[in-house]
Amino acid sequence: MNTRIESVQAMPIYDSRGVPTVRVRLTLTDGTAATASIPSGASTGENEAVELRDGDPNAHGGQGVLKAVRNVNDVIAPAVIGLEPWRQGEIDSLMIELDGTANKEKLGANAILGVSEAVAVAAAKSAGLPLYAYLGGAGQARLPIPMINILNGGKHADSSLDFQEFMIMPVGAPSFAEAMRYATEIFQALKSLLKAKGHTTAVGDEGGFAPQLQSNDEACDLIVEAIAKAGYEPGEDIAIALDPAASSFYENGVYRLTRSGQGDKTSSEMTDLYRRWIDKYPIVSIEDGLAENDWDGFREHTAVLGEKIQIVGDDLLVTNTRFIARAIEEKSCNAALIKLNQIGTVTETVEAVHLCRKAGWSFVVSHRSGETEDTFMADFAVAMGGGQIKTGSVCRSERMAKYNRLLEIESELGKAARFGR
Ligand SMILES: C=C(OP(=O)(O)O)C(=O)O
Ligand SMILES: [Mg+2]
Repeated sequence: MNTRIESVQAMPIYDSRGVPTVRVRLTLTDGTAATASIPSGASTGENEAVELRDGDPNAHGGQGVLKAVRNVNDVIAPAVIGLEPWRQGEIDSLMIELDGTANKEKLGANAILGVSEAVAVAAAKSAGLPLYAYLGGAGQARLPIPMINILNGGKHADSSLDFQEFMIMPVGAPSFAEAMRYATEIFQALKSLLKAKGHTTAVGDEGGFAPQLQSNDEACDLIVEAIAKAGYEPGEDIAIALDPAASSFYENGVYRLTRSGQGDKTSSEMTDLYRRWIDKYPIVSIEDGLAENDWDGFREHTAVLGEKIQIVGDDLLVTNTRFIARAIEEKSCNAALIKLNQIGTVTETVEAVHLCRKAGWSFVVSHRSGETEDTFMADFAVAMGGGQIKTGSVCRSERMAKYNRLLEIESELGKAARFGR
């Protein structure tokens, strides 16, 4: 128990879009070494903790992270060196105090989370525990059903799709390994369908295909066709989950479905479109179906759809207990997307998960569109035990790193492995 943090050092690395991001390396006095690499979003919520960049933080791409790296090396490291690594809550509180702002804009959520995760990884290693066991304690471990992204649009691809993510969920699979088999077979079936129909099989930022289709509806039609082509039953074996990321096409109070040519819609008309889709397609979850500031719209949206499907808040909630509490009170959603870098410490992310549980909400642990090979979030998802993860497609290694880590955890747990919601 006398092990202490010995060194903390950050460096710039590159994410899956070739944009600089932060990696932190931390060592303990017992010789343990750990690293954490921080991802980066493109369709970011305006209330997210600040990802500190050297240039304009709103200009995505090409902006350095040297300020965040310096903040780790010059400000955070001297404050945490000498502390015991298992004191996660105290270390996270200390960094929040050092920053002193409501949204971590001084030191940067990328700097703070890098240290927060590296501390947890080191503490787990030093204790001789797998990360998921260290983070989750006794009895919670549960392998998640993956939401696997197979068609990309919005800010993640210049396809014809207004909606950012069309995902499949192997809800009928008996294990995580089987879920991956179902999903990869459907991904290959979709690829051959797209080819046969003369579409490109190029992929977007999260590895889903990015074709030029006639409409957003055609995307759902193609997915249902691919599920059947691979030999699965739509709705039974495989369901559909959507992340329209509607903040990205909301302008002056109107939802503009310009790419697909489906015109302008009010929030009620968007909810009505989803209602018709739910009747037509096996959709079980919609994330950010409306925009982040459309709180009134979300109340109606959840009143109309929330009995039938999971309504997930991402940009609306930004993994922040303040917004989650408001949404619980106003019945704006019935689930939260959980992204560690939206809030910026491991402790605050766990608090967001606890609040969801207390309200009887479900939650989905999520990657970002700009990712690294880091697999922290896979262990985190198992530890939190919510039974759902969203980490992209099955053809890009920064996404596969998470899926492959989950396969490893399932095999390590053997008969003790629990799977799904
Ligand atoms: C993963 C997402 O995208 P990004 O990381 O670009 O916010 C999302 O919107 O859920
Ligand atoms: Mg989202």
